[in-house]
Amino acid sequence: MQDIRFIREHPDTVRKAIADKFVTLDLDEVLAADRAVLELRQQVETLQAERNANAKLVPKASAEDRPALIGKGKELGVQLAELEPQLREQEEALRALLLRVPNVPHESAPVGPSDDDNAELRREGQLPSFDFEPLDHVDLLALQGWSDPERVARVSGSRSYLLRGEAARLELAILTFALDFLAERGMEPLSTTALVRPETLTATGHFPGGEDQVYRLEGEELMLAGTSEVPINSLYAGEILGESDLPLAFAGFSAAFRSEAGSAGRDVRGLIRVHEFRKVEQYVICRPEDGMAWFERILANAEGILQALELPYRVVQNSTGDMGLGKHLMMDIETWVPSEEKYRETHSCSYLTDWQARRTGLRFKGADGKPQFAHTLNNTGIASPRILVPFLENHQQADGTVRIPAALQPYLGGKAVIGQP
Ligand SMILES: Nc1ncnc2c1ncn2[C@@H]1O[C@H](COS(=O)(=O)NC(=O)[C@@H](N)CO)[C@@H](O)[C@H]1O
Repeated sequence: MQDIRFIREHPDTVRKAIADKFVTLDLDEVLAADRAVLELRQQVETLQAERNANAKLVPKASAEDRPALIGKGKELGVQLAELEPQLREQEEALRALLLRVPNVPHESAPVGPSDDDNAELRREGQLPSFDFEPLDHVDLLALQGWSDPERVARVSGSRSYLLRGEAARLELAILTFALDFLAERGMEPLSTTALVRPETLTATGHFPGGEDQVYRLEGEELMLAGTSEVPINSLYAGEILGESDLPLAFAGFSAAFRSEAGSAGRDVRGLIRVHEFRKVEQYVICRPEDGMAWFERILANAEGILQALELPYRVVQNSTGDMGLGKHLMMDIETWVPSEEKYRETHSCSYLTDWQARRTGLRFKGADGKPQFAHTLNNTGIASPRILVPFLENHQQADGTVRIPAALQPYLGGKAVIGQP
């Protein structure tokens, strides 16, 4: 959410952000709602001052003057009783509009409506060259008896998954490795819930707009978050932290749930796009001046994990139309999937300046002692089972076994290979 004072002082900058992010929002409507609130608030405050001043006169007034003063106080009270609800209504209308005002994109973001306009920044790692006919991850899992798609579909329907045997251990090994990798780099491990209250999804910016992506529990106000960014972002909601409490940097592990509404027909085969997955999430609350350095750091962390897993990838910068409402700067990491001969998104790194913090009420006391909004960032550490797609396909061997990179071997009992030849 933007600061209303910023919108008043820089309407053209905000108008450009609305246009560049292809957001449907009339900034004039926001500015009109703001003026309506200011006028009403002025009236209410004047009446309140009058009523307070009048109330002070009553005890000192003569017997003959008192009735008139008491009558005036009642009259002022009637006017306030009418205006105060109107003011609250106007303030709610303004807040609903402000929640839809986009963050200003970084000047380096490619301007365009979709991910087709994302810019490739660099590629890392050697693409595999197989001297045998490689399998895709679905066939590899089936070959090794590591999956059971028919049975799990009977239990959970489409976009479900189940890993058996060494593949189940591989998933936990990769998740634990990622958590350790981040903990060794100063991120506090968290094992978090996915059950959240609706306001936490408004706080991150998933709502309004992303309601159809979220599973709700019938008869409960609780919902299932699609990323531990949601519970972690609201952990400190409403608090005023000390400057020395920052940065708060977390490696949050949780299940993640997504309806994938609107993705019908996309990635229906295999592990790329499922309704429930597990993710280790990097989440940072920092001082404004530290934001860009943290963006580089959490991006480098994710690259370090992929390099340790010996997976080839590329880094792209998201376009203004692809980055979404709250992002100031966003880069995706896409990892090579041999069976598709394409890079597929496995990580998404975002810097939201104070846009999320303002919605969440994340503040800290700066050197001047005045509360100010913190800045927030997030990036994927690792998300499974999606990462298993490039992992299994890139590391498959001619005999159908899968090579385990050295960094991961300690997490799999020292094995350098899994699967039966
Ligand atoms: N339906 C899904 N199935 C499997 N993996 C998914 C699914 N949706 C997202 N992911 C994985 O989760 C990663 C992060 O998802 S994201 O929406 O792009 N970004 C976030 O959730 C941010 N909080 C950063 O992690 C994706 O890059 C992908 O690797």
